Amino acid sequence: MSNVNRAQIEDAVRLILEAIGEDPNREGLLDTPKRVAKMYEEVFSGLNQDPKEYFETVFGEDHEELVLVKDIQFHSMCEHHLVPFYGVAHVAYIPRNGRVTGLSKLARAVEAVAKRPQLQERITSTVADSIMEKLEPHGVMVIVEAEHMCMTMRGVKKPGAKTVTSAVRGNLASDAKARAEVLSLIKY
Ligand SMILES: Nc1nc2c(ncn2[C@@H]2O[C@H](COP(=O)(O)OP(=O)(O)OP(=O)(O)O)[C@@H](O)[C@H]2O)c(=O)[nH]1
Ligand SMILES: [Zn+2]
Repeated sequence: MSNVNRAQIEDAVRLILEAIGEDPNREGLLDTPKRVAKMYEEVFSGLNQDPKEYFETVFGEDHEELVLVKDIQFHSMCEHHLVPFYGVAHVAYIPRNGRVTGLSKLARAVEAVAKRPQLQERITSTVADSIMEKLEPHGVMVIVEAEHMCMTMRGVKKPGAKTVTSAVRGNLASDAKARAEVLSLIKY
């Protein structure tokens, strides 16, 4: 179930097309407001999702060592310009008390958080904090590496510039050796 008001987006897109001096009634643009509304519903669908809900189910597996899912591709929309930023997230945690989650749930949490108007820093810390809260692990580390279209196609125009953010919690924050293991497995 989506809370997106497609008709309102369609009206807004028609207004933007007019405002840039286009004719929203020319053939090629006739269905554009509808397409944009459908696209926004999809790319902002994470607004209805709580990343923590993916960590409700845990397996009682006695593994208190590192779990890392790396190279999770994501796309998001920068909240300042509403243009995409995209890249990969690496999510690592060290389970405690048998609270091991399904691997896909780590990627689902990244998806849910990315599909909103976002900042890269907030994606990074929200994923880390959701895992900390629900799985109560020894530690968590999330690294996000992304290219921002607002720095590529406009403004400062620096294609290829990558932004890297990290959020580190628990023993991965306090134990440099454990943190180095994660970084070496991600190959930083
Ligand atoms: N911290 C952070 N900044 C971001 C992110 N995405 C975009 N930005 C930045 O948000 C800033 C917005 O700056 P403003 O000065 O308000 O807007 P602007 O005039 O369009 O800025 P320029 O991009 O420098 O032309 C820019 O520096 C963007 O690079 C993000 O995920 N995190
Ligand atoms: Zn931006």
